[in-house]
Amino acid sequence: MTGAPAMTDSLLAVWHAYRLPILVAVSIFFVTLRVYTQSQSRPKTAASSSVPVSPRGQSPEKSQKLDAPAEKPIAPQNPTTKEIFKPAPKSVKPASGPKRVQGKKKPAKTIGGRRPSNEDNDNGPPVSFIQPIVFFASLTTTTERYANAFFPPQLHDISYIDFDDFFTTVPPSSSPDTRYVYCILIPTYNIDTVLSTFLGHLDETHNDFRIDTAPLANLAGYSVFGFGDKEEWPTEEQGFCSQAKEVDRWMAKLTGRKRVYPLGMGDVKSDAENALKDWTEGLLDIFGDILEYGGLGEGVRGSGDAMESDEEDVEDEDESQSGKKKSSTMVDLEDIKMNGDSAAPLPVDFTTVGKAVTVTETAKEMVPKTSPTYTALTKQGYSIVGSHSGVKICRWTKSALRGRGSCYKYSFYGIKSHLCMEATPSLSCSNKCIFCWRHGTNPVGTTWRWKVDEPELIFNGVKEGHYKKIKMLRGVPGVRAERFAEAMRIRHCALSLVGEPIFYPHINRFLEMLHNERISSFLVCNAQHPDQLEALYRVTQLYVSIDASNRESLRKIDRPLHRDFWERFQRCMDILREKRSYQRTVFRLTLVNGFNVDDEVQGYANLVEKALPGLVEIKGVTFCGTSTSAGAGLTMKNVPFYEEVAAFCVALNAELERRGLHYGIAAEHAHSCCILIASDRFKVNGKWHTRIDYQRFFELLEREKADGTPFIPEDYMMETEEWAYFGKGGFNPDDERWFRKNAKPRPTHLIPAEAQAQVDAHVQAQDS
Ligand SMILES: Cc1cc2nc3c(=O)[nH]c(=O)nc-3n(C[C@H](O)[C@H](O)[C@H](O)COP(=O)(O)O)c2cc1C
Ligand code: SF4
Repeated sequence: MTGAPAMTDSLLAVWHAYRLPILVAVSIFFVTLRVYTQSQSRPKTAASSSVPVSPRGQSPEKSQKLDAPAEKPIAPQNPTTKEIFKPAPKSVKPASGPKRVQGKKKPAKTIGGRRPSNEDNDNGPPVSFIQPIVFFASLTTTTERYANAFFPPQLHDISYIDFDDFFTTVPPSSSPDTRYVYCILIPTYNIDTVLSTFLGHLDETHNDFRIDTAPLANLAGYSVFGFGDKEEWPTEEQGFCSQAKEVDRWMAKLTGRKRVYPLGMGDVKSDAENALKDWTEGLLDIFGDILEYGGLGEGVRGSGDAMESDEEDVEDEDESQSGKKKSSTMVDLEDIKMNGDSAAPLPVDFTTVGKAVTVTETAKEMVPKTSPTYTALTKQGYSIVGSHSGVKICRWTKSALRGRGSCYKYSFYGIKSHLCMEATPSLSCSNKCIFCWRHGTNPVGTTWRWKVDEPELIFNGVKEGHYKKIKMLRGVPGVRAERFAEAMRIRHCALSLVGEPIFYPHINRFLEMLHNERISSFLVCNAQHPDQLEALYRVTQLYVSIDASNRESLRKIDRPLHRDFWERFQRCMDILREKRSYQRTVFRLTLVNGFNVDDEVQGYANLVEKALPGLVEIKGVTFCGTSTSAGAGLTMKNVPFYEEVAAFCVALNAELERRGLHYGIAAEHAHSCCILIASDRFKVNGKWHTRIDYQRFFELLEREKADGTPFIPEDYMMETEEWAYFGKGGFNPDDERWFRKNAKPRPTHLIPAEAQAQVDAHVQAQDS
């Protein structure tokens, strides 16, 4: 290779090795230029900086350079440019004197039920400029090399700074509206080094009674990145990056929980560069948010304590919706473009069996902003999108972000909870299930009589709401940087939050939008809308809630609004049977002791025989303690023990076997009291294949769209992990099992011995 090609190759190599720092440098240059030109016309001039410089290696020229625009604050410029850099402030050391330290802990997590904004920030004036300060420590130069490659020249070496200048108090900022973000890069050493001294200082500062416990609360925030060696210290329990974790913990205390971005960790022998790159990019992205909101990640209201919410339902009529006039005109179903591009929203009655639908002329909003429903839902952590859709972060998403495990859908189908969005395009439902843990304000109705939002609005709105909430979790202790970065690309959508997704007239267009972005779809419906079920396009997995096995218990449990609820239910069974040839279909059973368990095995087996679902998920009800459930007489006694759920599955499975139906107990997730019975369609060479190959699903879907080649569920199944098999618990060994503090175990002596014996016998037979 000679001349030009060789040169191109080396240039390419340089580009690949250094593209991030180059990009950062170039953007700094352009933004600085832009600000400089703007500052010419701006009356305001930057005050001088007070950031004490690192004394390390300060030649006269160097210290001169440090006074020059190196570390530049970032400020919002216009709605599209989130950050700009303003000319660097001059360095002034804080006046020496007796140690007098002040700082305020951040107050309430939310203000008036909303996220704090710039105006709410009582740690000083609103943030207009962010100035990152980068610290590092390095004994054998690895961290230093990375720091130099990734960040602007002015870095602070922890070995050379006076800790009091930065870590006992925050250096005064250059102007009242400039705030610092500390970015700390450190290795870990299990021997005595400057890092031990540094950690000792943080500990002392926090525990010094003369100093506020959060003396660094005036920072806009901080984030830590650790370097470690996984070859020698393979896991965090064995010490991988343990000192970075400690620094992160102390900084959380000293700043009053102002972690702007999750702790990043990189293995110097493998992924350090990529991990640091992701962390840096994430950090830059988040600066814009700090400027916009002033507040930092402190968790999402309502996201932490909720039970797994994908089985929620709605209850009680929203007052504002009741008693509406129904002036209407009748139109043919064909005229309603379920998949067309109808320009105006059509308020229609989609729930009446038959071909006729109702169009109202003056439809109102289902959940107006001023309604009690809106207030109640947002209080519970929902983001309301448009006038009838919602999105919420489930507790498993948060758990997965912290490496503490995903929901049962990971064990059964390979869904990672931090990549999953839980949403619904219809907050309204036509049942009032007794175990629904909504608090009595959700809209219900047998007909869609509200204004219909366009699917584009809903799709963009739920994504935006989801990402916003994920971003707010960045400061939650234990959130892992790499999972946080992954979570910024939604891969799955569980259309099961609350309400009835197929109630939404444009559900098919909405599904298409999900699939076009390669977001898989799990859609749960309540077997009350056969017409819509029939018209539904392909989804990745289609669920029907089977809350009881006969008319009487279904009436008691679901309290359906349709008078012909049982007929509707039966019709849905027939439709499901037809769909099973090309669609993954699932029965979802929620067991409630005293309501739908005793003597119902035969009834459920009848339903399975009728609809032949590919999969049957069986779950114990979660006690929600709402007035509705109490009113229906539900107590903890109605919540089955896991062993009881397992015994029920064993019995149902035996009954299916007796009838010559080919099913087996495939998997379990004991943690959420959930078991999966699967059809032998999902068994290959004696191994269960209940997982989904999502990549394959989208390839097949795209091919089908292009040339009409059909496909079946077996075409995109994947092998189930052995740890998920029934009897193995179903907890991913790569995650850290986390038990809630103060969680009282239920007294095990109450577990029926018979149930336990049945399960043990089944597991033994399966293993042998
Ligand atoms: C004596 C010694 C102790 C170490 N202890 C740990 C440790 O406990 N955990 C860890 O993840 N890495 C440990 N490491 C690995 C270093 O953190 C890693 O090599 C790092 O890149 C060093 O960064 P530096 O070159 O910037 O000092 C240790 C390395 C040495 C030499
Ligand atoms: S499927 Fe998604 S939304 Fe449902 S519990 Fe699991 S992670 Fe949460």
